[in-house]
Amino acid sequence: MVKNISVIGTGYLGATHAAGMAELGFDVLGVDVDPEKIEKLSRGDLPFHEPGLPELIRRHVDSGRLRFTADISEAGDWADVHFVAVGTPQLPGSNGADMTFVDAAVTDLARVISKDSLVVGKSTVPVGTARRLSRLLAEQSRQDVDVALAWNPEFLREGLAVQDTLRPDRLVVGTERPEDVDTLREVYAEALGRETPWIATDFETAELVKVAANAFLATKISFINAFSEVTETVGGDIRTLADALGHDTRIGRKFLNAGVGFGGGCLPKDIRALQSRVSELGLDHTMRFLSEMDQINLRRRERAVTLSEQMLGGDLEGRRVAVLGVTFKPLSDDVRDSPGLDVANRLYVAGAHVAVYDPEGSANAAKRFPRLDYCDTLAEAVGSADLVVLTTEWDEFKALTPADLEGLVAQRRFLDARNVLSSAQWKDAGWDFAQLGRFYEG
Ligand SMILES: NC(=O)c1ccc[n+]([C@@H]2O[C@H](COP(=O)([O-])OP(=O)(O)OC[C@H]3O[C@@H](n4cnc5c(N)ncnc54)[C@H](O)[C@@H]3O)[C@@H](O)[C@H]2O)c1
Ligand SMILES: O=c1ccn([C@@H]2O[C@H](COP(=O)(O)OP(=O)(O)O[C@H]3O[C@H](CO)[C@@H](O)[C@H](O)[C@H]3O)[C@@H](O)[C@H]2O)c(=O)[nH]1
Repeated sequence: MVKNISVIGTGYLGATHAAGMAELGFDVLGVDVDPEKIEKLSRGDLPFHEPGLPELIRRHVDSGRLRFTADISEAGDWADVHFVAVGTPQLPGSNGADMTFVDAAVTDLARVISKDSLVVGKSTVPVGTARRLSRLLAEQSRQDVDVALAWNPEFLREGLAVQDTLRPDRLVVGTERPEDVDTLREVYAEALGRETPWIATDFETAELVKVAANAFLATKISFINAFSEVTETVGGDIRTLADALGHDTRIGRKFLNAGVGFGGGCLPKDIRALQSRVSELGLDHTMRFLSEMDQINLRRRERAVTLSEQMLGGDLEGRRVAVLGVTFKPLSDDVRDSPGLDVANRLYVAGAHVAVYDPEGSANAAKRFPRLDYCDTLAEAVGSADLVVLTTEWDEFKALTPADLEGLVAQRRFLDARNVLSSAQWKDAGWDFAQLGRFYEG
């Protein structure tokens, strides 16, 4: 019977998963090598922004059902199931995923496990990893305990992580033994009771479902953004095009929002890692289209900068630009590979004075690009601006009207790089207004 669960790695994924498991009624131990994170989580504080998660963590820390430690050996003789949720970031100077954290976590577990248990990988990994780690676990763990590996990829979205954890669209588990499927059915019994689709398969399929899903989502976004390049040249309305496409139920409207493109700690690095992995397998050509998707995506950031420059008469030097939004998406403080932050930095490098406002992301952004001018309020950021650029569609930016900025900006110039405002409203109020995906008259 599964009673105690450990979660190795308590970042965006692991902290959410740990709290989710506690909510399902298990006793949970979160383990991380970062003592600062552990100290905060142990107090019931969240080291990052995720709606609904602080309440969940605090409740279960207070009840004693959820604990955190920096000492993985505490999990060894205690947990029945160990989830591995450590990072797999892009390797510097290569497209491949850095597997050192996953390898270290599984090696550490093998060293400390002293009771029969199941190790379950949740991190996003190159296909073939689970089979390799299963061997590693068998070789390095004690011979008198029964330890096996399973792979259970995670599909949660930041900003919606709690609901995605508690009510997933589907559950995928890759195993080598039928009894490990039963163990995972027990862990996810509540979701299964709600008839959540359950896919029990082999390691390779489980690993590939994850990267295929992200590759598909990235492709959908780049697909509409490729059409943005066309409508920017010949005219046409990219939003109407997306709506009309989306009515075809075979296509669907989701992930067809044209703008400055995708970023974050997942989509960009996952499509690169997939290309790298298939190359290793001698299938270089198979995923070559993903390189094109990556390029289309990165060109959107460049376009936001060149359009800003065009709007400012061809020169950014000394001009004051307000950038609204530096997180890679709303409802998160995550600035990993953020299009908005990248655009802000490029504007700065081109000579502009860049004032940034983001409801949650400034502290993380300032660690990466300390020389941007981070403001506490939107009014402060847009004060005396020659151009305002909206790069992340936070609700408060989506609700902006020309009247809100009247009297604050130096020049009425606005670039909506997420396509969320009404162009007619801003143009009627006398603004020089542009959107990515639309022809700009100048
Ligand atoms: N963030 C998401 O929304 C999301 C969703 C699905 C899947 N994933 C995947 O989950 C994995 C984790 O992503 P993340 O965004 O949570 O990363 P993260 O960087 O926020 O968290 C990773 C954590 O692992 C810890 N860690 C590293 N090595 C460790 C070790 N040996 N033992 C214990 N802890 C260790 C780090 O200190 C860090 O706190 C990645 O593979 C990612 O692709 C992430
Ligand atoms: O129509 C759209 C939809 C999204 N985006 C951008 O795409 C990026 C990724 O968005 P989203 O997928 O919502 O965020 P993540 O939290 O990174 O989630 C993705 O990556 C996770 C980690 O692998 C997976 O678990 C999720 O299923 C997958 O959606 C963000 O920069 C968005 O602004 C667009 O530009 N247009």
